Amino acid sequence: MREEGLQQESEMYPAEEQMQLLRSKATELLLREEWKESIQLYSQLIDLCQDQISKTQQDSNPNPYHLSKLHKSLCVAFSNRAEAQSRLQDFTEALKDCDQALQIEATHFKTLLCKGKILLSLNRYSNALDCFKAALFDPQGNGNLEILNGYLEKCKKFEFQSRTGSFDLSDWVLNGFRGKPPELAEYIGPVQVKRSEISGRGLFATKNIDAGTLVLVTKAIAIERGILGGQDTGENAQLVMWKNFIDKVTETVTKCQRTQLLIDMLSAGDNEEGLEVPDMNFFRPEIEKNGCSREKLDMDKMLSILDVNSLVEEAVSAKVLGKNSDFYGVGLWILASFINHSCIPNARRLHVGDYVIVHASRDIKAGEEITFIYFDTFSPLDKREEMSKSWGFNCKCRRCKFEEAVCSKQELREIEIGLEKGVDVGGAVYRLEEGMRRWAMRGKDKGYLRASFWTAYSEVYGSDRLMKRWGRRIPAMEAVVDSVVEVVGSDERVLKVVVERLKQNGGVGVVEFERAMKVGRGIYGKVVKKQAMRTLLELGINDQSY
Ligand SMILES: C[S@@+](CC[C@H](N)C(=O)[O-])C[C@H]1O[C@@H](n2cnc3c(N)ncnc32)[C@H](O)[C@@H]1O
Repeated sequence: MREEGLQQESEMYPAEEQMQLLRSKATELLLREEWKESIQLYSQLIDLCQDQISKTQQDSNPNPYHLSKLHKSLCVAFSNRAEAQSRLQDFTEALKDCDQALQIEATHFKTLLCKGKILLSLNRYSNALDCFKAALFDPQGNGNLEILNGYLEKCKKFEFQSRTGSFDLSDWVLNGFRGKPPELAEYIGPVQVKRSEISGRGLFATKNIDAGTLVLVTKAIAIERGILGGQDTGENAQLVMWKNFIDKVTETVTKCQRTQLLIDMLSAGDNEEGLEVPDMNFFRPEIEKNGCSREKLDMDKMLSILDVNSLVEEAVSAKVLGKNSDFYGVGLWILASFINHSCIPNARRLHVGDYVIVHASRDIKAGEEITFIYFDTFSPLDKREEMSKSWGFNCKCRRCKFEEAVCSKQELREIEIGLEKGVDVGGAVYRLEEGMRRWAMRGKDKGYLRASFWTAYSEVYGSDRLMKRWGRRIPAMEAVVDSVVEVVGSDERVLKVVVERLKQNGGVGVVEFERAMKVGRGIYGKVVKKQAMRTLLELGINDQSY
């Protein structure tokens, strides 16, 4: 109503006055953060300006001063409409308006700042950097140099991170995780989505990747956190969280077509073999997508996609940095959704704020599939089969196949049943080691079984009493740790045993310290320097959840 009134009011005035009126009203709305309303008025102002420009250009002797004033008004109107559109997260329209404004005035400070901020939030760092650098040339920017320099620094840091994969969270860790978790750049390492022998598509290394090296860093499309463990501990809290999460994903999909296209690529659980293998450029934010419009994602399909691909922050396969409460989150991270499960994984995930960082938990060879665990694999085959079933698949990794073959051994079953019944764990570990010797098992196979019975091993290595009794009859802790880490990668529970032993020895021993650092790198990746890694190792050992 108010806009209609204004239009009628403005039509009574000559064009010049109408423009002045629209300009001041639109600016007022912009300052009041009434984005939608200001967009309407700026649209009217843009039409009027364009109309006046074409009329003036048709004059036989156009006044250059008048024409330049009109162009200036048009540039500012496009720029302000872009600002309002970006506040409503309509980045596509906002970028179009920025480009219109910049065609009129290539170094228009406000527009370059607005465009740079949009590109930064779309993770197009080098394009954003170009905008901020160009803005330095506009004398209008002098009063805003501090803001501009802030963006320039942030952009340079993100551009470097996304190009090199070098992330350093040491300061945050050493500061006791105070303040908000750091913002991180999107990073895609030497990986590629390809057809997988495990199921459907998977993520593969295109180069050799050392343990601890980052594979990818990506922000959640949506994440929902709730405090579980308070009064409302049951299913109710989980259901509310799940519903809120679905609402958040739906809202993001409605606002951003690129996100919809990305989600649409994910597996809904069935017929994975028939799914398309996306080109890696599809995931690179800096490569503009031609907005090919697909049909709206239907809700049933989206629910299945979320069911298959959502990750829980607190899963045993993950590590959450900086967590200081009982927060428990569920989220969707696109590229990480292409990673299949294996009980002999070579990667792990680390959660920092809304980001997931996936890194190699042991050395990965070029061409190898990258896998992490969906559920706890430090347990015997039958437990893993149950967990795999609840995920809707049947794991057929090398370790599962091997254990399937040996689980027919009566002795192995007896050891497992004995442990469940609470027999002497030292005796059970001794029997298992003896059995593996008699069955002439190779190194890797030994590592598989040791991982499956890790709870028993760690109890023995962690107890003076048991070590006195069994220590000389079972292999040294270090040999068992190395064989387990070699096949299933690093894990907190292994680290805990290693660090505890290191502490018992007064923290001395270069080899022991290096072993602890190696296992730590496998868990946390190369995101911190040595001093901060020591802090993480300390935190890990004090973690009561293991
Ligand atoms: C997050 S998706 C992984 C990517 C998926 N393969 C694709 O093509 O998009 C999870 C789904 O992959 C399949 N999957 C993952 N790990 C598997 C495994 N070890 N064995 C069999 N299927 C697996 C299951 O269908 C599971 O529901």
